[in-house]
Amino acid sequence: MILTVTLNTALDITYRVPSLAPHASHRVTDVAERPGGKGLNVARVLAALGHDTVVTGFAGGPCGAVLRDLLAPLPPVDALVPVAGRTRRTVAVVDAATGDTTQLNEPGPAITPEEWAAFLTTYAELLGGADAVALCGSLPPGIHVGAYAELIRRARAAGVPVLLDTSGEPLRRGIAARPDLVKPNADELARLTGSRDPLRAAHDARRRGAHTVVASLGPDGMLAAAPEGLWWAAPPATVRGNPTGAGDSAVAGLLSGLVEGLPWPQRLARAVALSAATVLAPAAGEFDVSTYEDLLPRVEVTTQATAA
Ligand SMILES: O=P(O)(O)OC[C@@]1(O)O[C@H](CO)[C@@H](O)[C@@H]1O
Repeated sequence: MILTVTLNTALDITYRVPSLAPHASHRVTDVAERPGGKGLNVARVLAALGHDTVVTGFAGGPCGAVLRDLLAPLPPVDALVPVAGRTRRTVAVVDAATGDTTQLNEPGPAITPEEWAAFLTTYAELLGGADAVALCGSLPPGIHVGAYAELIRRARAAGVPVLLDTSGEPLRRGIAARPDLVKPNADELARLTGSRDPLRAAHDARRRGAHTVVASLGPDGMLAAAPEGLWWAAPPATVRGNPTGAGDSAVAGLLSGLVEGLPWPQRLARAVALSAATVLAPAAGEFDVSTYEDLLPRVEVTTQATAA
């Protein structure tokens, strides 16, 4: 079983408007609602790849109830911890004229020390049956900034490989707790290390404690810096669409590859193909299996000469 943790789950709302303009009023032509937050997207993609998945984190209030209702018929098993606060909404506005997406993320509910303690109990129980765990997304108010570092230490103590996908200070502290894998995007990596050169920044992130770093570089694909070597994987062509959730699909590709023991070039190719297929799908965290299968053999993976 693969466990994903989303401390700040969200009811993801996608609006489509003919053309988005500041200061204007807009008629929304399509509305989609999905159970979201990064770890939930990761779990849905993992399930589509045939892996047993369990999702945990927090859910509460009216949006939390809708989220759990939407999650109920889907394969990921719901092990979310109830909270008194209200699960947030995130809104992605897709401009039909340009295809661009504007994202608005609410902060999320305040979590109490008692709710955090209840979560830690659930997490310890779930780790007992997990082959790998992914820690995904922002922290809700009330959760201490070193929370991911704490969860990484617990996963390592339980012998469960752990992947971290977050940003800012939680990423910086999390890396120092020595996760097996981190998957920052170019901006997150630059903020962490001060370097916009992905290769240099990935080496720096490894020196800070990450065993392996996979940087997602948008249209330039992905770079993996691992103890075994360095690889670069590029999509067959630039894909245009809704990038929301593309990074989560990449995480699912990397985690499934880890659990299946795939060699790094295949893991990266899977992550890049899933990510591109997600950009091409209209809603976050969704992909068309035949688009993915078509892209996969066309991802180009090159080995870089220098070992990481
Ligand atoms: O605020 P966070 O936790 O960083 O990101 C939340 C979020 O924007 O990320 C996903 C796409 O990756 C969406 O499903 C979700 O709403």
